[in-house]
Amino acid sequence: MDEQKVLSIKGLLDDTPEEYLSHKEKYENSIRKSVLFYKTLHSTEDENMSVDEKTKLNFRNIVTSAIFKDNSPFMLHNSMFIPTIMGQGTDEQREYWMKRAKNMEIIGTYAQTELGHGTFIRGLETQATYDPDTEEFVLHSPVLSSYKWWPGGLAHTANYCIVMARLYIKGKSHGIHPFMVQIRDEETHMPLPGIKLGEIGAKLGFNTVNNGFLGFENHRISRDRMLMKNAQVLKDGTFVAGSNSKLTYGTMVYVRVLIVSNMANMLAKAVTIALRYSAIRRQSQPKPDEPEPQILDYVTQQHKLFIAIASSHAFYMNAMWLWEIYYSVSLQLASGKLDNLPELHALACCLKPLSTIDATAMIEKCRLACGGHGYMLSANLAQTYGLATAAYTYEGENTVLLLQAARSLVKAWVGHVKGRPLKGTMAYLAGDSTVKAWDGSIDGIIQSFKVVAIRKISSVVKILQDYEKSGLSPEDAWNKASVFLTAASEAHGRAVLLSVYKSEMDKRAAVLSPPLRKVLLQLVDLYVTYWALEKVGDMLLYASITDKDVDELQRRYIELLAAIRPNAVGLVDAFDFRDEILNSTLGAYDGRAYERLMEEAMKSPLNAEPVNQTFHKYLKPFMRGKL
Ligand SMILES: CCCCC/C=C\C/C=C\C/C=C\C=C\C(=O)SCCNC(=O)CCNC(=O)[C@H](O)C(C)(C)COP(=O)(O)OP(=O)(O)OC[C@H]1O[C@@H](n2cnc3c(N)ncnc32)[C@H](O)[C@@H]1OP(=O)(O)O
Ligand SMILES: Cc1cc2nc3c(=O)[nH]c(=O)nc-3n(C[C@H](O)[C@H](O)[C@H](O)COP(=O)(O)OP(=O)(O)OC[C@H]3O[C@@H](n4cnc5c(N)ncnc54)[C@H](O)[C@@H]3O)c2cc1C
Repeated sequence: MDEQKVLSIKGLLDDTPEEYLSHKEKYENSIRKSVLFYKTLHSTEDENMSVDEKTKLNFRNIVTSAIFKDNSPFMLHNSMFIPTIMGQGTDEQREYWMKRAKNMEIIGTYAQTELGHGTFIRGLETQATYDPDTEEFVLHSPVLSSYKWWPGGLAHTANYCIVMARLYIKGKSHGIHPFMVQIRDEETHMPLPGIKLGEIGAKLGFNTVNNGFLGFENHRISRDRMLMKNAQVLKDGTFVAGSNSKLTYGTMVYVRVLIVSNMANMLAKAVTIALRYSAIRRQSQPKPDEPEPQILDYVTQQHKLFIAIASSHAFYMNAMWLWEIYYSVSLQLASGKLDNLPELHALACCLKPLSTIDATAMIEKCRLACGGHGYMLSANLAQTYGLATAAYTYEGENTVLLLQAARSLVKAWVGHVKGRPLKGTMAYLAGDSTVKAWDGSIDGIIQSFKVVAIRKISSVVKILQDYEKSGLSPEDAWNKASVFLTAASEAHGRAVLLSVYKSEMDKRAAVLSPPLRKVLLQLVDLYVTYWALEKVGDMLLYASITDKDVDELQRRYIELLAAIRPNAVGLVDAFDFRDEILNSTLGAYDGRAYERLMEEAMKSPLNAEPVNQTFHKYLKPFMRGKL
C-alpha cells in the first residue's frame, strides 16, 4: 500500500477539524472517509495479500490515525468480525462469509457484551433457542440487561453481526456460542423485524466507532447461522460439544495480542509529537547570559519522554514474539492439540493489561510534557489518550485479565511444589528464588525481576492456603487475596516484558550497524534501569539490592538519559509517521508548531466573525443592566 497514494486522495483529510463537528457529523464524516479509504485499499490491493493482512498492516497505521483522530466505524469489521468467521466458522461458512466480508459486500461487528455483563461471559443473557421443527434458532433478549451494548459499528453501520448468545436446546443451556445474524436489510438498511438497534451515546473517545445497542424480540435465524467449527447443533437438535468450550473465546485472545502491538503504535505516535515539540519549544533561562534552552534539555523532560520511546520498542518486540506463539498455538488448535492454549491465554492476560496500563500512563505523560499546547485537541494527544485508555477496558478489563493470569500462575506454582514440571514462559518459576548479591548488570536486573515474580507468586499461594486453612472457601480466599494476586501477575508480566525485549534485541543486535546497535541497546538499558527504580521496593525486599546499589542505579539512569539525548529526535523520526498520520499541530516534521497552532485556531467557527451574535443578544443588555 502506497501511503502517499492513500493520503493524497481528495477528501480523506479534513478541511474542518473534527473537533468542530457535531456528534452526528463526526460519524457521518467518518463513514465518508472510511468508504474512500476502503475503495483505495481494494483498488490498490496486491492480489497476494489478504485483505486481513493488508488491513492489519495498513489499516492501523493510516485509517485510524491519518483520516481519523478516532477509530473507524469499520474497526470491528476487521478486528473481530472477520477473525471470528476465520476462527469459529466451518470451512463452508468461512468460504461463504469471508468472501462477502473481505469484499465489503457486508459490514459486520462482534456483539458479545451486554448492558448487564461484559466481563462475565458465562453470565450473558441473550438467548438462542433451537427450534427443531423449523431448524431455526430463536434469538431473544429477555430483559433490558440482556441487550447487547457497546459493539462498535453496531448502531448504524453494520448490517451483520456475530452475536455471542446462550444456546438452549429443549430447555437445557449449552453455554455461549457465536451466531451470524443479519441485523439490517441489505437494500434499505432498515433493522430487520424483531431487531432493535441504536447508538449508546457520546463517550470519552471512540466517538466515531458507532458503538451501539441491540435487542432481539424472538428473531429467527436458520440453523446454518451458528458458527459451528467448535461445537455443532444437528438438525434434530442434538448438541455436539467442542473439544474445549473456551475455543469459543479465541477471537478475544487474538485481539488481546493485537492490542499489544497497537499500544506500541499509539505510544510511538504520542512520544513523536511530544518529543518533537520538546525540541522546538524553548522556555526559561537557567543561565542568565544564555538563550532559553530547548525544553528537551531539561532532564525532567527527558525522564518523562525517553521511557516512552523504549516502551514502544519493548511492546513491539513483545508483540512480535507473542504473535509467533499465537500462530503456532493456532496451528496446534487446528490439529486438535490444546495443551498450549492456557499458556497463550495467560500470556495475553498479562501483556494486554501491562501494555495498556503503561501506554495509557505514558501517553498522558507525553501530553503533560507539552504544557498548555498539549491540552489542545489540535495536538492530538488527548484523542490518542482516549483511544489507548479504552484498551484498558475492552477485550477484557485489565484487573480481570490479571486475575486470569494469576489463576494460571497459582496452578503452575502449586503443581511445581508437587513436582510437576513447569514449561514455557513459566519455567523460570522453578529457578533460584534468592539473589545472592545484587548484580547491577542488565541481565542481573532482569533475573531480579524473575525472583520478585517467584517470591510474589509463592507468597500469594501461601496467603491463599492460610486463608483456606482458616476456614475460608476457595472463592472467598481468592477474593481476599486478589490484590496480591494481581500484583503477582504484574510481576510475572514485568519479567516477561523485560526479558523478551532484551532477548529479542540481542537477536537483532548482530545485524545492526554499530552506531544503531549502541543506541537501541541504550534504550534497553534505560527500560530495565527505569523499571528497577520504579520497582525499587520489590528490589529491596526480594532482590538484595542495597541503598548504595540504588544510588548507583540512579546515577546510571541519569547518564543513560544524557547518552540518549543526542539521538532522541532521530529515534522518534525513525518511527516514520507522516504528518497526516500524526495529525498534530505540535508534532509536524517541520517543527512549525506555533504557525500550525494559529492556523488551527483560525479554523474555529467562532473566529469566522469578530463579534459573536450573543454580544447584542445577551452581553450588551446585561452589561447595560437591561436584562
Ligand atoms: C487502531 C485500530 C486497529 C487495532 C486495534 C486493536 C484492537 C482493537 C480491536 C477491538 C477493540 C474494540 C472493541 C472491543 C471489543 C470487545 O471488548 S469484545 C468483548 C471482550 N470481552 C471480554 O474480553 C470479556 C472478558 N472476560 C473473559 O474473558 C472471561 O469471562 C473470563 C476469563 C474473565 C472469566 O470467565 P470465566 O468463565 O468466569 O472463567 P474462569 O475464571 O472460570 O476460567 C475458566 C477457564 O477458562 C479459561 N479461559 C478463560 N478465557 C479463556 C480464553 N480466552 N482462552 C482460553 N482459555 C480461557 C481459564 O483459563 C480457565 O481455565 P482453568 O479452569 O483455569 O483451566
Ligand atoms: C471503547 C470500548 C469499545 C468496546 N467495544 C466492544 C465491542 O465491539 N464488542 C463487545 O462485545 N464489547 C465491547 N466493549 C465492551 C468491553 O468488552 C467491556 O466493557 C469489558 O469487557 C468490561 O466489561 P464491563 O464493561 O461489564 O465491566 P465490569 O466487568 O462490570 O467491570 C467493572 C469493574 O468490576 C471489576 N470486576 C468485574 N469482574 C471482576 C472479577 N471477577 N474480579 C474482580 N473484579 C471484577 C472490574 O475489574 C472493574 O473494575 C467495548 C468497551 C469499550 C470501553
